[in-house]
Amino acid sequence: MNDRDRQAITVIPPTHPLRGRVAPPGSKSITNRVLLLAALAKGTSHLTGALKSDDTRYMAEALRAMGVTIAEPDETSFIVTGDGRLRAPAAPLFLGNAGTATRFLTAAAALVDGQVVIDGDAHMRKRPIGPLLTALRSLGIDASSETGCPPVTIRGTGGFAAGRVEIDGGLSSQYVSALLMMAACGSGPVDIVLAGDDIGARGYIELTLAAMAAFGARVEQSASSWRVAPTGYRAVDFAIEPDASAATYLWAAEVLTGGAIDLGVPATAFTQPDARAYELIASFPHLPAVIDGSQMQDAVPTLAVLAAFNETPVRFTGIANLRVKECDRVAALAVGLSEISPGLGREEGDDLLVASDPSLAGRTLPASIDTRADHRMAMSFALAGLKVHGITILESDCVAKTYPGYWWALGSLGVALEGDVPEQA
Ligand SMILES: O=C(O)C1=C[C@@H](OP(=O)(O)O)[C@@H](O)[C@H](O)C1
Ligand SMILES: C=C(OP(=O)(O)O)C(=O)O
Repeated sequence: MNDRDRQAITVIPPTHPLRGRVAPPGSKSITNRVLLLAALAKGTSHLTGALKSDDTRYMAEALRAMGVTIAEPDETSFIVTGDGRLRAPAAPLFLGNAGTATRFLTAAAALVDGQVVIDGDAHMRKRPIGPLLTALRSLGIDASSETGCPPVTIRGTGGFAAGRVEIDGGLSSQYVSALLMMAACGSGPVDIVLAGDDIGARGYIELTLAAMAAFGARVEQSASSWRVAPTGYRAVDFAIEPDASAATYLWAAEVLTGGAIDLGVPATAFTQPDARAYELIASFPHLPAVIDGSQMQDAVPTLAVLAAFNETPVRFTGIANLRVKECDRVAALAVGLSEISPGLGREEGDDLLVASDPSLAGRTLPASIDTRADHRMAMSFALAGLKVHGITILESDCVAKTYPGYWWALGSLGVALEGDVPEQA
């Protein structure tokens, strides 16, 4: 069996609208921010509502390897005890394909007195980190990588001088978030200044600033720079909101089947960028002709699969950096959609054009979706399986990156799944 054909799940279109209650897991973005901030604080922080998935496990394991005590009293909590310092780990930190953990820890490693090597899986080894390393070097930190991607080596001296750092966040806003979070642990104020293209999703910077403020940081913000005071962090108790990107699959499943799924939280309660997708999803089958995905990037795969069943075609713009996520999502979406029906998805430059064909619903169109081990490909193409017979998701276990319970969530709503469906824990 070809590796990508493993763990195949075929989704059987339900004959009824999906109804029921499914709570999405905790936010990946917030969990990995507050795990790091709690680890950098002196004292014990209780984090509740957390996501437990591959990405957050890699973060927690890496922090443990740097001397932080992290207890896990239940399925959604972490108790983090730090002494305000991170120590050099005995071995390289392996972070899978967790972009947040990799970028945030690369900057935080500059606070360590000693060497930290940060590595990831084959996918992560293709995801650029050069701009962050250049920014760290400008602060006098020895940070290098042979390829501009992980593995990276940081040789810290336990701190860094105050100063001004320019960062190009065009490829990833995570570089800016990473610098912001480590900057509060310097010996003086740090000015972080945006260089080059604007950041894709500004909302992730807001998320970072909100988490930092909760842990006692002080940041002055202007249009394209931030001044971070050297406050360090204080331990706090923090309740993590549910994951907005995970919520998009449930919102889409609801409108695709004309059902009613109670997420236990209103769309307006989310502070994460992908919650902006709610209004668009609610407008189905009248999605607009052009969707700028730049401020809700992780929701684009959900919206693109939804667009296939829209009444009119949809062009997705502002999504160039989807090419450097877990896979090249612009290409993967175009190929996957066209696997269902030739020409359904097409690339034009960095835009994605979805042809849209409501008459696809109810037809049998056997398609094996190559997820490229990308959780968002698996979760979004499963939505096509709610409407079309014959949709098979390959490497379906990749959902463990951010939503390990995804297949059970669909099952609990009455969706029949065939193939390598994991047993519920
Ligand atoms: O800061 C964050 O938590 C994230 C930022 C976004 O990535 P980029 O900043 O790389 O676009 C997003 O795609 C990712 O899933 C989470
Ligand atoms: C891009 C994503 O993740 P990350 O960058 O955190 O690996 C994602 O979850 O869609």
